[in-house]
Amino acid sequence: MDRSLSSLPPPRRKAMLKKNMASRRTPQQEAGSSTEQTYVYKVVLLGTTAVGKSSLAFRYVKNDFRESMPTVGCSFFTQLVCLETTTMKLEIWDTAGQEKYQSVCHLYYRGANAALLVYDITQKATFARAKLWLRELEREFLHDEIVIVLVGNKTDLAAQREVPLEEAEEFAKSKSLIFMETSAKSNHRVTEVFMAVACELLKRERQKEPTHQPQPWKKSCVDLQEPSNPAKRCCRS
Ligand SMILES: Nc1nc2c(ncn2[C@@H]2O[C@H](COP(=O)(O)OP(=O)(O)OP(=O)(O)O)[C@@H](O)[C@H]2O)c(=O)[nH]1
Repeated sequence: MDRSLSSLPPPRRKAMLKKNMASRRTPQQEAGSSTEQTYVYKVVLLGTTAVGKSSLAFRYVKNDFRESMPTVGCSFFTQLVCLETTTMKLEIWDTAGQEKYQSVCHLYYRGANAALLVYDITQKATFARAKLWLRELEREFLHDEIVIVLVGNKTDLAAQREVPLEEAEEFAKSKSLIFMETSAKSNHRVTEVFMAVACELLKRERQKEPTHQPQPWKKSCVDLQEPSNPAKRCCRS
């Protein structure tokens, strides 16, 4: 979002933002030449350095885990997800968590449709930082303009846990956030996080349609309790 919009009163700001926030439609859609719908969404990963943002993105897109170097500026991934007749292209922006990049971070989440606020369950300070990220997003976006997921990563290190599951759950509930714990290393619920984002984005998209009819959502959305099997659920780009 243009930072200058922050000073506008909410109704005005909302109108200005509508243009920015609407998911982009593909040429097929613009021309109305296809019954299939394709949407492009910007999904940004935010969080302190070393919480595992790059590892989550890498696990989701490449289904792999590597020891990674700190991100410089921002990395970029894309992933196609198919839900019913809709194809969604997720543009995943993996921001650098190091303090020295914080002053430019707002440039990366500008125009985002979804944000993953990632913390490390073994580092309490990273949870506190995720809460600060939320405050920043609350200042930049109106409530229904962005899907926000609180992600507690590194569940494979549960023995060193510093952030209780219940505390994070409570916080997420109080702020109406989607909440999940993951492990990029052991591939625990990584796909589910991104699928939850995709389902929520599509649900909101459908609600925006003027002729919206209730959809059988349960058929298209994944059961988030099931173990990961990305290949069964979505198209890989
Ligand atoms: N045990 C464990 N280690 C992880 C997990 N995810 C990431 N790591 C490790 O944590 C370290 C940091 O991971 P990154 O993915 O680079 O973290 P980041 O948040 O992208 O860091 P910045 O780029 O500096 O913002 C690396 O050594 C990873 O291997 C996980 O789920 N479990």
